[in-house]
Amino acid sequence: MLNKFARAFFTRVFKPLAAFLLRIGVSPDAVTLVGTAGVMAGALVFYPRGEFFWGTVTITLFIFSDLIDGNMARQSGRSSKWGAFLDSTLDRFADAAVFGGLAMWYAGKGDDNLLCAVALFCLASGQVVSYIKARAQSLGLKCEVNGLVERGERLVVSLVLVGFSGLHQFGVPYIEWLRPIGLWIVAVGSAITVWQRMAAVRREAAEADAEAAKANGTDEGNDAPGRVEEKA
Ligand SMILES: CCCCCCCC/C=C\CCCCCCCC(=O)OC[C@H](COP(=O)(O)O[C@@H]1[C@H](O)[C@H](OP(=O)(O)O)[C@@H](O)[C@H](O)[C@H]1O)OC(=O)CCCCCCC/C=C\CCCCCCCC
Ligand SMILES: Nc1ccn([C@@H]2O[C@H](COP(=O)(O)O)[C@@H](O)[C@H]2O)c(=O)n1
Ligand SMILES: [Mg+2]
Ligand SMILES: [Mg+2]
Repeated sequence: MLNKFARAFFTRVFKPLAAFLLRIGVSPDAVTLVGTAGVMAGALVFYPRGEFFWGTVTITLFIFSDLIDGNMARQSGRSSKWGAFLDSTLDRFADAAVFGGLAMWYAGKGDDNLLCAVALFCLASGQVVSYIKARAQSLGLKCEVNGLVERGERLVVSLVLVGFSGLHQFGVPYIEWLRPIGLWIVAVGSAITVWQRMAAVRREAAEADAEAAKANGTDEGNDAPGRVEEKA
């Protein structure tokens, strides 16, 4: 949903910065790489030590590079398959670092096995949400349902709630409760999204198999000779 509604806004906001970076000779790939490194450093240096405010500030400074790189590629007419692949692949590293950093806190000084497991579930389910779409598309399906919690939602919910929970370090009382609330929201939302995307792909796969069977004049479905399948 955020991807649909916020993207146009951020495209306008970041257009001048993207144009400036292109003018001084920075490439979209460099922005993708530096942005990911910054997000990972922010998450893995600060979160395991319980510095949630400064960790989130650092991550937030770098995370917008993910909207700037594509903006630069489109403005310069240099959108490429490699760029799309690099962008999506590095997104997975950045997401893993955010939830991995939180899991490391709970496995260490935060000392909470349940929340460590919830953070690991957020990490894994977020990767699965993205994998479902990528795998469906590699099979020629569309995975037309994006679901409840896409990457934008995962990041906004976790960064806002984890970031504000960090104000506890500066004496704000009770606010540390926002962090587990954020993790539980992302965990439940991601589980629902996995289910929504799998159901959509199941439906699309059944339709595609039925069409292939019809085209081959057989109703053997999955075993129809004309079935296009890619071995994983
Ligand atoms: C005291 C400060 C208070 C500040 C409060 C701020 C509140 C801000 C509230 C809202 C900000 C809204 C920002 C919304 C931006 C969302 C834009 C968006 O949706 O971008 C989507 C984009 C998706 O990336 P890609 O298309 O490049 O990637 C694809 C995606 O990953 C797919 O994944 P899937 O959806 O399938 O899981 C993959 O399938 C595909 O492979 C891949 O290509 O996401 C981004 O570009 C990431 C940018 C997200 C921006 C996060 C903004 C963080 C906002 C707030 C942080 C607030 C911090 C508060 C600090 C508080 C400290 C006290
Ligand atoms: N290094 C890059 C990064 C991105 N692209 C292109 O932008 C698309 C992603 O746009 P975002 O606004 O989500 O960043 C991606 O699919 C590529 O077409 C690129 O070429 N090089
Ligand atoms: Mg990007
Ligand atoms: Mg991206």
